[in-house]
Amino acid sequence: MTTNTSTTTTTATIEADGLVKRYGSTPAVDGVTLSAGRGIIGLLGPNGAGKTTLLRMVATVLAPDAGRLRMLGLDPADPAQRTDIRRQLGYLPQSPGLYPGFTPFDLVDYVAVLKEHTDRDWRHEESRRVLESVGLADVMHRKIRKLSGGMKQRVALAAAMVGSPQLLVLDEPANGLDPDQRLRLRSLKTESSTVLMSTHNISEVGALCQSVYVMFDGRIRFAGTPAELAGLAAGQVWEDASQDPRAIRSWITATGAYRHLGEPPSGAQVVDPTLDDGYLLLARREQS
Ligand SMILES: Nc1ncnc2c1ncn2[C@@H]1O[C@H](COP(=O)(O)OP(=O)(O)OP(=O)(O)O)[C@@H](O)[C@H]1O
Repeated sequence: MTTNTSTTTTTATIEADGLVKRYGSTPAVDGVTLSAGRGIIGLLGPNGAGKTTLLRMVATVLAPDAGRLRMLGLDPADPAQRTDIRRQLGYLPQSPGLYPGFTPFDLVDYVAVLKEHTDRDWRHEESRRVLESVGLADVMHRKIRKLSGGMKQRVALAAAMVGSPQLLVLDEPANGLDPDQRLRLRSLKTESSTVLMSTHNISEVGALCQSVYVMFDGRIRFAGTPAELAGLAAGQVWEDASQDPRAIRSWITATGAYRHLGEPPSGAQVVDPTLDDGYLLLARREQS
């Protein structure tokens, strides 16, 4: 299945063709083909769909078992080109391991050193900039072990962003963030031309992303804009005061009405679909 996001450049930042990664005999990523250009790209999918495995390959942490992968026009299978990719890439892993005895400032500065930024003054200024941008100005010289979970997540995010890499790969960046910080994440300014981020928060995709991929069972099953994902459920969402057994999915909303997905019965009050509706309909189709 060939999928292309609606992106704005002709040169793709990430190109994958028939990408496969197996753990034992089980494929975690099972023939992913995609071409992603500039912008913020969301990656959705249920637990175990293969999102983290795909992101780890794009971040050059994991080598594919089969298929072709290129980032920024470079081949990660070639050691010299892989180093070049890493110089231009920032990665926030799903469970970032942070040195607890470091301060956020020390850690971000250390990551900048690893990325070969040799000018100490520039590095320090840049470390302060990214830490301030994630709201950690006040605690940047406190030991990481003394920070809350959400603060640690933001330290890892700042480390990924240091040096404004061209390609930013974020695995559930809003994980553990409070509502205020989630909102802050939405307005975070990044110089990176391509951001690929996995999330379970569909509204984040609507707020942040220009394009979205949805994975099920190691495969990309949808590629398009958030509006196109919502549009999958056009004409297939209705609301009623009581639960309709003809719906393929239904749930009670905050107003007390039931929202239904499926073929609406005649006379049903059809409503505009949301991103959640589009995703849930897709998930339902994949399950059946
Ligand atoms: N190191 C590993 N060893 C064996 N199996 C693994 C390993 N990592 C992942 N898997 C398996 O690969 C599949 C895909 O996992 P992955 O973590 O990529 O999914 P995910 O979409 O990121 O899930 P989640 O939303 O729960 O983070 C799952 O079946 C998982 O159990």
